[in-house]
Amino acid sequence: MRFSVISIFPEFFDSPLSCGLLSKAREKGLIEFSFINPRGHSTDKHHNVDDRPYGGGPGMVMAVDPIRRALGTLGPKARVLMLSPKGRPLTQALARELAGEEEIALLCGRYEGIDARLEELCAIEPICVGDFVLNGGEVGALCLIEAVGRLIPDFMGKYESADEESFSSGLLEYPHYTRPEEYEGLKVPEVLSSGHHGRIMAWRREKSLETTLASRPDILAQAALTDEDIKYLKCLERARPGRNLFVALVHYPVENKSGQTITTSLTNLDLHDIARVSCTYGLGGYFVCTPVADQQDLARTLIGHWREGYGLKANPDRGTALGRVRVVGLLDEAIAEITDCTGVRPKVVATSAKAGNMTCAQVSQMLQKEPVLLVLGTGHGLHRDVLAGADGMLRAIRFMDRYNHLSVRSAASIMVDRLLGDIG
Ligand SMILES: C[S@@+](CC[C@H](N)C(=O)[O-])C[C@H]1O[C@@H](n2cnc3c(N)ncnc32)[C@H](O)[C@@H]1O
Repeated sequence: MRFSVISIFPEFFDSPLSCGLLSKAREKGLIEFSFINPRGHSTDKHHNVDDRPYGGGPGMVMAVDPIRRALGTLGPKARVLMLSPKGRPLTQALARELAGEEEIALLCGRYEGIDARLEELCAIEPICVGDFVLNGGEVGALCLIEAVGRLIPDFMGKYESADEESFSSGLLEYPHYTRPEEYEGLKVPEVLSSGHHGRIMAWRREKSLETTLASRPDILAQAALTDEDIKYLKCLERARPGRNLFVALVHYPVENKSGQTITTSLTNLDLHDIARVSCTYGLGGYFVCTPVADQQDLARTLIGHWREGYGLKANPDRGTALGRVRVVGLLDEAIAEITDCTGVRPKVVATSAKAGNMTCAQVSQMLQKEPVLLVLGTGHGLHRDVLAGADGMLRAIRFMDRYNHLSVRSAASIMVDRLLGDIG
């Protein structure tokens, strides 16, 4: 494989490519490198490659022409990648894909980046090495060279393999140990000295699952898992931020179509479905808020049927879910109950189909450390006073579309799933 690096700092690569496995791969002829400096292709008498940005602002921009000329020197089969924060994320799967190429050209930007017209004129794929900004593409290019290079056959010694490493199977790798067998009172797990290949494999898989659950639950949710894996995961202790999440369904005060303050009637469907969501996602609780005595009685009768009456015999699971429902008069009572049981006043996050700017990621972050009460409205939505009194308002589901009129129980399910997913 050949890597052709287009950079105004080719010397950046001297040391990293002259040590370790990359240097050996070079010596063995597995990987070749060539460097093209756009300065050498600048027609400017000072070999300048940058200029001030149109529209003003700080920094300089790399000019299109020297880079286009530099790209013109590449072989016909070169796949041209440009290191850029806006690019496709560099993942193990992408590294595997690239390992099959004959020639990869890596275009390294500097300053504020490269004149945007380059991408209109040349076939270039932007690649990003992480959600942060570097001074230039060189460090990113080195990440890519190493991630791709080590997947080339014979790059690694016969005792090393990329197959079991982190991300290869969609999981993080298990922990490693070497001599001494005991250090500062810490012993190497006994199974690793057992010589029992099957037990070692099983232990490693379990540790891999544990590490991934603890450190990267996001990738665990996407990983291919066997029935055995799922059985093991079910037994593991895990942080349950869902316990910090409470839901309130408000029947008063809400607004009608004309913006008047009204009270709505509760529905059996909302009662059941949101209770089932609360139970499935392990929420702290579900409050139904109605100050109307008849409505409170009705809610308690419905709940009683499933908790104690005939419903309990017919479907005990439903009783478990409905056991989560607390009937209160006003939202403030729900807030007071949560404060009492958690010792902390919950952050109140209102919801609306029309407005809201708080992201699910922000609320998920809050759930890691404090209780949050997600407030859902009925009728034509929560009363303006409830919205004004909230600590924040969650961004509407499908906020970019014209039609987003969901039932409140559908909205509750979608929001809770976005906040907690399968692992939270
Ligand atoms: C200072 S950065 C320019 C950042 C650019 N103004 C922006 O905000 O997106 C200069 C160059 O570093 C490289 N670079 C910076 N961060 C990167 C990242 N996360 N992934 C890949 N390349 C990156 C790109 O080649 C970029 O053109």
